[in-house]
Amino acid sequence: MEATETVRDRDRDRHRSPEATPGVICSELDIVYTVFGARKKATTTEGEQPWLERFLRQRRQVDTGNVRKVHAVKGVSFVARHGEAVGIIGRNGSGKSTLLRAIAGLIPPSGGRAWAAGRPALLGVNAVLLTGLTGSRNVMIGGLALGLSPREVRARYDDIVEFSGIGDFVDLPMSAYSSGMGARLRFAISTAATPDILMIDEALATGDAEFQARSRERIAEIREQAGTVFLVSHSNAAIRESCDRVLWMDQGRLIMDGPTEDVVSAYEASHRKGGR
Ligand SMILES: Nc1ncnc2c1ncn2[C@@H]1O[C@H](COP(=O)(O)OP(=O)(O)OP(=O)(O)O)[C@@H](O)[C@H]1O
Repeated sequence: MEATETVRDRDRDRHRSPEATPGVICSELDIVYTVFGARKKATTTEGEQPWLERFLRQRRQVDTGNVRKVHAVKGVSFVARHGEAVGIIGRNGSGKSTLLRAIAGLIPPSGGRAWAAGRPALLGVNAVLLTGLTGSRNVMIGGLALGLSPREVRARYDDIVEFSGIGDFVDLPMSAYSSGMGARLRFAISTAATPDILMIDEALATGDAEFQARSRERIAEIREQAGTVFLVSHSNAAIRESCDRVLWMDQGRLIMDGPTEDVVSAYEASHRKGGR
């Protein structure tokens, strides 16, 4: 037992060392959202179709300059290596989810670059599976989206459903699930393929204590297989438990990047001072 742990520790240290292969590289990454403001009351022509109305309203907003830019991520640079579990913390609206979505390739950079080795699996409690379809159909869709073949999804189907713990609910539409059940199924689907890069957005805070413990075990397994894990959470306890490095985002900027305890303590101290 002790020998196994020593080997495992050594392996993990190798992954974390500066020589370990990078899993994700962000270089001067900028993300700017364009928002069509709705402050000006649109003048609509009576009898317009809703889609036409929407189209004309957007045209008017662009024409009148009623468009806002939100600079959500500003010049963020870091390298995350295989085997690292990286926490991302920061107050509401600081750009954490946007950063993950950009790394997952879901939002094009407005400036700089985000590069990921392998296919990132983004797991967010808001990730959109098709809630009108049954859990069972969503297992298939999610598995295919992760790059598994239909045969591979079928081979893993029972494990996914068992891990999710949703039982017979798998035959009901996801719209009938509690938010915890939905989050558990998403976690089970997203981790079914042992992704190279696993990104978890607040999911751990959602399940019950038993599911959280199983999720942590699964994260540890993925790390041991040299994947890179990102965890966005407002739970400092979850970050402390699962991560060995933390990025602190504030107003779109990366203001601190270092060992978990250093960064989380500094973040907590900033709250005490009533700061960021
Ligand atoms: N789709 C979008 N369109 C326009 N602006 C957006 C969009 N998504 C996020 N934003 C804005 O980008 C900024 C960063 O948002 P983001 O969701 O990344 O922050 P966060 O740190 O994950 O917040 P939270 O902790 O509340 O989840 C915020 O100002 C937000 O209003």
